[in-house]
Amino acid sequence: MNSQDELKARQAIPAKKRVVVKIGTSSLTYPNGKPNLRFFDSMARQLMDLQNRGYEMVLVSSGAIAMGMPSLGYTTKPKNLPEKQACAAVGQGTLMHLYEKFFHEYGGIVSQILLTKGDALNPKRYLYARGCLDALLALDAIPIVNENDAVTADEIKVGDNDTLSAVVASICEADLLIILSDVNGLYTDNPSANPDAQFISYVGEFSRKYMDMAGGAGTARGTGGMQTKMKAAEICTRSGIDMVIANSSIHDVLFSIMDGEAIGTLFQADNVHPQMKKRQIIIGSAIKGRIYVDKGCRDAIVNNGSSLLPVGILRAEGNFHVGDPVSICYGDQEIARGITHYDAEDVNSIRGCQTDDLSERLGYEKTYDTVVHRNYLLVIR
Ligand SMILES: Nc1ncnc2c1ncn2[C@@H]1O[C@H](COP(=O)(O)OP(=O)(O)O)[C@@H](O)[C@H]1O
Ligand SMILES: N[C@@H](CCC(=O)OP(=O)(O)O)C(=O)O
Repeated sequence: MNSQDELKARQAIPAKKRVVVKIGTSSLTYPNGKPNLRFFDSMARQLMDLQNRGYEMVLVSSGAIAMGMPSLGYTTKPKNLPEKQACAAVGQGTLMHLYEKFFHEYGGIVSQILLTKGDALNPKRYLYARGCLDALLALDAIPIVNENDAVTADEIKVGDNDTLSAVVASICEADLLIILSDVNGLYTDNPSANPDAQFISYVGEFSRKYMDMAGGAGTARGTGGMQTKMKAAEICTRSGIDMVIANSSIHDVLFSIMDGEAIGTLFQADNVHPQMKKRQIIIGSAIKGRIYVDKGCRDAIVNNGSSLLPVGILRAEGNFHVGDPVSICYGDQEIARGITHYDAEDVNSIRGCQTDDLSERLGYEKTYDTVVHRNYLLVIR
């Protein structure tokens, strides 16, 4: 370890709970484009064992385009979009088939989530993605996330899975993101081009200078190289999430990282108040309406960190819809902001209502017991 700060940060890793692991194409495939089955097996074994130990594991996996290429007769990545999409459409199935097979061996359940940029930017879709990830983790299924390459083009794509993994880590409020690649971590310069490049094991405070050290992809199979990994580091550290970049070829690399060993480059998260993670979503969007609550509800939210339940609601104002940011008010005071699970019209029809009566009052099967869940609620006063 290089410093006391690094030692402290590494020692804190075993106590983390929710961990996102990102695997790049360069690790999943051999240079000839065929799948590295030994690596698939090793990942399934490590992820399942960590889940058995009590960690909540999310996998962000690249590889759809590369997996689809051989079946469609490509030896190099096609340049035009529809052909790339066709490879992804074929390869995503192959990828999931392989994961299913290997995870099954270790008693795991896998699930597929395909996202696009819109899912991270649109509060409603963000909410649905978060809800699904939470549900899968609570049910001990491993979410395997990729970009929905088959139906997206550049303008609606995150574009690379390093950034996508940081977005996923932020959506599910992970404690740690591990990016596995074909390189040991961050060097002062691209080590495949500059033999004098120095390895950096710990970044205590992320800044632009690390962006400037990063170069592009090492192989034709990779996307973005170290540049996109630094973009991911920026998103993570600002969102209060630690990040490690490590070499996927190290034996039992995930176990070593989770045991706090000095493997790869560790980017220490900024000291972000937990509420700040929500603040980015909630404060960043324009408020679409107001929900007025009674004193009991106000006290539960402000003093006990409770969710907003229909029973404490007096009325809703404004024309807001599911997923919109709303202001929660007691009298003329704004006490909190949050993302609503119900439209304004529905909130008015269920105000004062007990949880058991919600479906009857709504006239349809209730989607949530809460109008604003505490995970999406930021207390202001
Ligand atoms: N400063 C740097 N430090 C480490 N690797 C770098 C740096 N700049 C560029 N790279 C390149 O980034 C590559 C890893 O990214 P990439 O090829 O996209 O792989 P993956 O498919 O795992 O995401 C390394 O193999 C290396 O060639
Ligand atoms: N979504 C694409 C991968 C994009 C990407 O960032 O690739 P990589 O640099 O290998 O992590 C796919 O599944 O082929």
